[in-house]
Amino acid sequence: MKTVECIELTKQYGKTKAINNLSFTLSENKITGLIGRNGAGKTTLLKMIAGYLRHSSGEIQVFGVNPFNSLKVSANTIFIDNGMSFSNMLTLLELLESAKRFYPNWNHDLALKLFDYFSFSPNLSHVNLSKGMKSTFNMIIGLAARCPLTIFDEPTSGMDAGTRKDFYRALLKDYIAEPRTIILSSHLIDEVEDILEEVLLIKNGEKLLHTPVEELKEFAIGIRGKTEALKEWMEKIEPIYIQEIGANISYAVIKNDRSLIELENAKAIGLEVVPVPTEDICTYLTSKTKGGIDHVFS
Ligand SMILES: Nc1ncnc2c1ncn2[C@@H]1O[C@H](COP(=O)(O)OP(=O)(O)OP(=O)(O)O)[C@@H](O)[C@H]1O
Repeated sequence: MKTVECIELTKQYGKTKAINNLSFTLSENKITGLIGRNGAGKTTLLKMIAGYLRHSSGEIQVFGVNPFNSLKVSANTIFIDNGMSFSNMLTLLELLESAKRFYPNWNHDLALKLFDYFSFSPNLSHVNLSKGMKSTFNMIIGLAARCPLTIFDEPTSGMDAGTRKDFYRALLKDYIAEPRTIILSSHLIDEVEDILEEVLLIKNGEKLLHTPVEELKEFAIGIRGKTEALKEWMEKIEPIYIQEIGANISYAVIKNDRSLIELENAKAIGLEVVPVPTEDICTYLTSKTKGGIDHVFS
């Protein structure tokens, strides 16, 4: 069953198209990574899915209805970001207690265990937490709520490396125990790729790719070698990224759709065919130019 369906979805702020003609479907009970650079439109898209923002044109359906101001969507969705604020009149423990009333699937045992594991002081209030601790507390709310649609917008911002790892592990374990539709936005795919089932990669509000993670890993290959030989071999191939990396040595990233014979020809003229890490594939695909930051200095 589809949880989210967008057809030619567009969101404009004045003249800026934050989301531009985006079409995709998210099926039930999957973990999807929404990946894009700063300003790609991740938060705007997630807020439309959660029903906080009205779209400008196209169509969006969540649980089969337009999410904007929908009771059905708000009752089944939790949106976690680092802008969440809570009452200062309540302690952290009281906030967990009060969450029980809001979320019908709330797992209080899980909330208390995570609260204890991350060594929160029960009597503190949310406003007194550090940035990373706020993100960690918000994450506990997001997991324990066990909403059918759980949205995390940049959930690990401010968390240290160990806490980030713990968060992703907790997310995966709880998802296995209680499958639901989870959308996780991030700039970085490397730390989330192991838990994602599929990736929606966006740039300037447009869809670049929506694919299972396993296919993204195989999406591109790197070709390295003498600049002249590389240029000649690539004559008819459009690179995703190309850069001179040393004296007369260049490196290109291309779509992984070349025949075995073509790759053998490359090797025969001294070029090396190398795998490209998933993180780099996303970086190159979302880069402003095919030569990256070096372009500015050339
Ligand atoms: N309220 C607003 N008014 C005008 N423009 C906005 C508004 N909110 C976002 N934008 C613009 O929409 C585009 C997408 O912004 P958005 O916050 O959705 O991106 P993002 O991918 O979440 O970015 P980041 O990773 O930096 O948080 C940007 O160009 C941004 O400047």
